[in-house]
Amino acid sequence: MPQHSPHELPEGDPFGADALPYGVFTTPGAPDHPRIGVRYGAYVLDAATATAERGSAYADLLDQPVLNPLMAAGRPVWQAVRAEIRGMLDDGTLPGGHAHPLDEVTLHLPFEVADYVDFYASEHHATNAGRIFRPNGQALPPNWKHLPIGYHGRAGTVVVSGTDVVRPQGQRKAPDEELPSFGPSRRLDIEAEVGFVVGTPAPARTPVPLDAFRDHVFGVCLVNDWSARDIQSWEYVPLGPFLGKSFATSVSAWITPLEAFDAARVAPPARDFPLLPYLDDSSAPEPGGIDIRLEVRINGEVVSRPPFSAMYWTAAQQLAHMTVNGASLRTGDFYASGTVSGPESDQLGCLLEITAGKGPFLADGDEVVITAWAPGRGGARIGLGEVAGRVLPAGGR
Ligand SMILES: O=C(O)/C=C/C(=O)CC(=O)CC(=O)O
Ligand SMILES: [Ca+2]
Ligand SMILES: [Mg+2]
Repeated sequence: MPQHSPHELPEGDPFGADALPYGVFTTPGAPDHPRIGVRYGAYVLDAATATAERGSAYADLLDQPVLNPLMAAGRPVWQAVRAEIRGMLDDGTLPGGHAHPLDEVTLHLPFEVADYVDFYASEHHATNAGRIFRPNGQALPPNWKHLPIGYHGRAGTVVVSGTDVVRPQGQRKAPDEELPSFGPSRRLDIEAEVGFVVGTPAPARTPVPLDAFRDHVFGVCLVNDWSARDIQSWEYVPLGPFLGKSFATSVSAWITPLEAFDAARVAPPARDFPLLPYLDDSSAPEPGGIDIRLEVRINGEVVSRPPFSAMYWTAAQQLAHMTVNGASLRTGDFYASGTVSGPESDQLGCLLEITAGKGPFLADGDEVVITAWAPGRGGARIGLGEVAGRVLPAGGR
């Protein structure tokens, strides 16, 4: 049981009134009634019942098993709902009985995933991975600094934090083996990433310009893009990642509104080439980077602290690129940044890089937990929660 009441936030708690991430939860008393909650300290505020009791116009949007209807309602509604919830916390008018201790609820996948795209936006990661996968080639491909490279992932296997991940099976062929064999992956890895969840859709042939990013992106989450390196390295030429990554992608249970990161905006790294106009953010009114500090733990031990501020490509550029060909955007579209790695040896976002391609990779039973926070106003922290998962042995159910 948390020690404090919902109104007394402990000093320095990263889930204060400037964070207020959304999730979907159930209580043991009502397991068939998933609904939207907002994290505050070590509590989940029942946004559905609290707003209903106040006769709020948004109560129906919040009494939903997924965030998608709220996400589709658009930015003015996102702002109004956030203001209403902050108001309840600020003036102490949160109706009683609507806060549940976090450890007494079950958290669910918070949104229905439409399409899922994974980018490759860290220059450090792309360089390191390039050297390991393609030792005889160029570390960075020639297009890398001209467009944010990505691939379409598998939306149906996105799972919420806490879901066990069964070791995938597939074709593997090490460079020194003549023929492929079938079996459990021997090089199962993690990728620490930051994800962006689309709220407002866009029709076909209406590319989303850089300055419309805030109108479309509802919020931010943590991602672990589990990767079977042996399956991946054999299958990926020439069409890119496929079964080596599609077995599971874990996301945090909390989606933090984009606006919570206003105090964490930072300039992205200097660009080495002038960018085509649809990607050129050199005169953008606000810096496109976000200072999110990740921490990766395996079995409780910190193995890395990757800095999201070091990413070459921004989330706004990724969205602009994803729609520039005329592709439409749907509520629930979800895109991940790509592995977050920084320049230092303790800032690498996957075991492939941490172990220079040699391993060890994940063992059965290993538990991976990725957490993160960003600077908020006045020295406060904005918590992103965690994305956690345990590796189970390959095989049947
Ligand atoms: O360099 C490669 O061939 C592959 C790299 C990755 O596996 C990374 C990927 O999924 C994109 C990313 O997370 O940055
Ligand atoms: Ca990835
Ligand atoms: Mg994945």
